[in-house]
Amino acid sequence: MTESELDLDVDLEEDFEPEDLEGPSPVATLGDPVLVVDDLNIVYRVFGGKAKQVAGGANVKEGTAPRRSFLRRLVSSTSQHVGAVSEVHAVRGISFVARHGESIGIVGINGSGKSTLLRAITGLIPPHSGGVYVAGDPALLGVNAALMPQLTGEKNIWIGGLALGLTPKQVEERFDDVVEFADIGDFVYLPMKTYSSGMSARLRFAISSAATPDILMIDEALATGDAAFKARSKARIDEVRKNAGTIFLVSHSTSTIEAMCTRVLWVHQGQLVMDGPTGEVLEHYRTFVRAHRQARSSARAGGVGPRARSKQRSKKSD
Ligand SMILES: Nc1ncnc2c1ncn2[C@@H]1O[C@H](COP(=O)(O)OP(=O)(O)OP(=O)(O)O)[C@@H](O)[C@H]1O
Repeated sequence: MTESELDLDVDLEEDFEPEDLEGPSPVATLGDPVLVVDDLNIVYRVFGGKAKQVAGGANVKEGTAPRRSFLRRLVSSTSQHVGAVSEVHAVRGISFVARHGESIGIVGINGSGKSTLLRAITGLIPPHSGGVYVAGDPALLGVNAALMPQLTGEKNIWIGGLALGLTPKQVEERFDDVVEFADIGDFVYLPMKTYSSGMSARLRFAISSAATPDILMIDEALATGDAAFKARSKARIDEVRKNAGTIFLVSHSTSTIEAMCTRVLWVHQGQLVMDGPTGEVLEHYRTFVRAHRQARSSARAGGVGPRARSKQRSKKSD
């Protein structure tokens, strides 16, 4: 990895004290394969924007739209998609097999493709090429899960529960549990837009984990909440892992990954850099992040940060 590749945005939060998530490290009891990701490529198409190198170094291909005459550009300036079509190659040829009983962490710096990979596995984003083969029903549990802020917590529990495949009877049976787990009390009868961000994150987590999916995908859900909620979430996840099978967890907190996962996938610039036991992969990842931070701070000290570089560029163009 070169110095310039290291000049990316890093957000490695060690936000958990290990005692937040006490308990033995998870041990995988491996069963049958439940998920096969085969040479997966995901490409986002961005319309009307100017292509640029994004954080995390995702590969952006500029100007994939054909060059147009001045007249055409003038005419099309009233249309919705103005300018070039750019492509962001967010996931690049990732392959792996996940088995029943595994708890798999996905790490990588900002913009490396973790969430995209997770969304592709749940079928929210179609592959550009390659494939995702799933035995069972993956459910994505994330703080960004799409609930409706203008509706009450109660209505969102119903919508979310039904969307996760629960029957009306099951939603009714689990309703009180969800409210209790989220610890929102009578706020459940108020619109979600009146909630604090912690309250809505807790409710999202509680709704998503009310079902017991075959594959549970968690995107940063544990990054919110106090120590007690984190401990409750860990217990709930352990339960899901025991009953259901496979868990994927995206988190910037390596200590959370350590406490929850038996295996780690490290994604960088959309590619799978390492796939192996938690301790082994995290050791390399932490070393990478430290080197990365050092490279960034020396670059800043030497005045070659992004702002300084842009000044240098504008001077050159003067
Ligand atoms: N809807 C989208 N349209 C265009 N580009 C996108 C879209 N979503 C993500 N990207 C780009 O794809 C790349 C991977 O993004 P992704 O969100 O998967 O990374 P990540 O590792 O989850 O990042 P973070 O840790 O910051 O959440 C980034 O360059 C991002 O800018």
